Amino acid sequence: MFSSMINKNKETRPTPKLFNFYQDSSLARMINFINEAVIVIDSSGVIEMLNPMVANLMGAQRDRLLGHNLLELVVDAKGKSQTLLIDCLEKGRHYPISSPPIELNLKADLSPTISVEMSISTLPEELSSSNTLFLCILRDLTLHKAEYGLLKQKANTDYLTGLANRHRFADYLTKQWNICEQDNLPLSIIFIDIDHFKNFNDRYGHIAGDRCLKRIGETISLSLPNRDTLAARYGGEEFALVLPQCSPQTAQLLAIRIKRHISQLSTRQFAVTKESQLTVSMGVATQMEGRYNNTESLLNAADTLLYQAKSQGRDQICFL
Ligand SMILES: Nc1nc2c(ncn2[C@@H]2O[C@H](COP(=O)(O)OP(=O)(O)OP(=O)(O)O)[C@@H](O)[C@H]2O)c(=O)[nH]1
Repeated sequence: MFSSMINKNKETRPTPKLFNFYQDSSLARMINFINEAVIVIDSSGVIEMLNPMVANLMGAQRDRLLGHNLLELVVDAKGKSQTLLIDCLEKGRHYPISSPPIELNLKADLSPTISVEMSISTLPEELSSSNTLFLCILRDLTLHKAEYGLLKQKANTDYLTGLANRHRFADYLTKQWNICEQDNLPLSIIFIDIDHFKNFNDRYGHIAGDRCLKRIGETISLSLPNRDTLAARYGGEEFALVLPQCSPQTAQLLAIRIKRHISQLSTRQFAVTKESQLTVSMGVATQMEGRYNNTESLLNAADTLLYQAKSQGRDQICFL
């Protein structure tokens, strides 16, 4: 009878489970409840623990990430991010750290690359194992970056024509001015203003006027010689071009070409009679051999030439 009881006890008694720091410690249990993506790494970057939020974020299974080195998941061909992370962990070997957020691109297996912001803090000794451990909190920046890109694009673009707006024009001109000054290269500006556009609006209405501005913007865009040239809507019915490394002769030839294309567009799409044909006036100025002191005087010169073209009867190009 006793022997059967002993046997019975033997059968039902569970085998004692060994304490596993990486699964059973209060730290391991706690990170599973934190509503942030949390990774625990050792001082060489090996992932010792991670919570389900990380697996979700990375689009990879938790078990496949455990034991991986975080550095191998970092995507940066130049290696800057990896160096930053290594430096941070190296410091953490000597004294407790709490890093400001580091921006990283991470990729696990076949999942897409994600953009994250990660802060790293040394875990206190009582929460660590025999090694120094670091708690990394990851925040997804993918959506934030996409939204930022979209907002930046909107902030630089003219809504009606899709060309650069005046703000982008000014930034780009300053940048190219500095580059051309440094290398002693010419830089040209073309101003284009539609003649008697008020009459067009009065005659055909503002919606037709908008359509016309759009078509002219497209025509200017399609006439650009290279990717360095920037076309912008400068004002209501005024457009402006920045032409880096462009001599006065090349700028004049381009102005003639754009004028011809706009005239062909007008005949095809807008002109009902010869009198209603849309024309443009243009001013072309070039910075070379230190002719102008700054971007403002270059713009003033192009503007003065444009108004010279207007006052001389419109439908023409003026240049120095
Ligand atoms: N449809 C439309 N019209 C615009 C827009 N922006 C400015 N305009 C019009 O452009 C016209 C500009 O008139 P003005 O400055 O007198 O110039 P203009 O009639 O072109 O005459 P000149 O420039 O002297 O040849 C005005 O009628 C504005 O309403 C726009 O976004 N859409």
